Amino acid sequence: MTATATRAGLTLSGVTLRYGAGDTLVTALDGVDLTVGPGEVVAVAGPSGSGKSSLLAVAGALIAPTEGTVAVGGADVTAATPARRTALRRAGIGYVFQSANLLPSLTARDQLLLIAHLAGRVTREDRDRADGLLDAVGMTAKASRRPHELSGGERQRVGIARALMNRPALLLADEPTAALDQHRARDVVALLAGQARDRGTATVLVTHDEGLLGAADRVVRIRDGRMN
Ligand SMILES: Nc1ncnc2c1ncn2[C@@H]1O[C@H](COP(=O)(O)OP(=O)(O)OP(=O)(O)O)[C@@H](O)[C@H]1O
Repeated sequence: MTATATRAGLTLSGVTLRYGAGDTLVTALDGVDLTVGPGEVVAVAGPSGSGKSSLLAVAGALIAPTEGTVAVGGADVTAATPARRTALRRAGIGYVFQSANLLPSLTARDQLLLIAHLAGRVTREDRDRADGLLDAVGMTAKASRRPHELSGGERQRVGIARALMNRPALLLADEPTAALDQHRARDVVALLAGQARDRGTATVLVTHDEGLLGAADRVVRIRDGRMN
């Protein structure tokens, strides 16, 4: 992905997503337009069933919309072949989940280097980048620990660093603080937002917690699949 493309962040235009058909038809997203610029942190809030997870799935190129277009880092994901979409997802999108989903047997540092390991080659640059990210999230002193030796907040810090490892144009965070107490939740969201701004990463943060919305540059609300 080129630097120019990376600057484009995320654009959803007229995105509609329907599940099922006939009597079971559900319109999960209904004509959604959303642009998230580089380094911008947008929080998505809305009640249960309003379409937040569907929005992340479409933005993350995991589900193709029924109508409309999705562009990540300037590349049209909707028009891409499945193979190209997978490549765009790997290269252009970082994910932070509700729980960090770390591999139990790997140290914090190796969680970040796993993709390079799987690709068969860990370069000096990969190691430097992993160490820089662990430093940025305050985990240098615990880089050799495994997940069971870390707190929930520390695990999420590692999860954030891992999501940034491939320099994504887009960072998608789905309730990243669901497992944390309020104090740690605020810390983790502030860290996520700070890293996104520093690195120019367009970020979408889905949260139920109204107390965390202040960390975002912009809050969009979704209800019955419509955004206002
Ligand atoms: N695979 C599916 N098949 C059919 N309907 C679905 C599917 N996934 C979600 N839906 C429906 O789409 C609508 C939006 O669901 P979605 O999971 O996006 O909401 P949400 O805002 O993330 O909810 P929550 O906050 O409870 O996680 C809901 O009516 C839901 O029942």
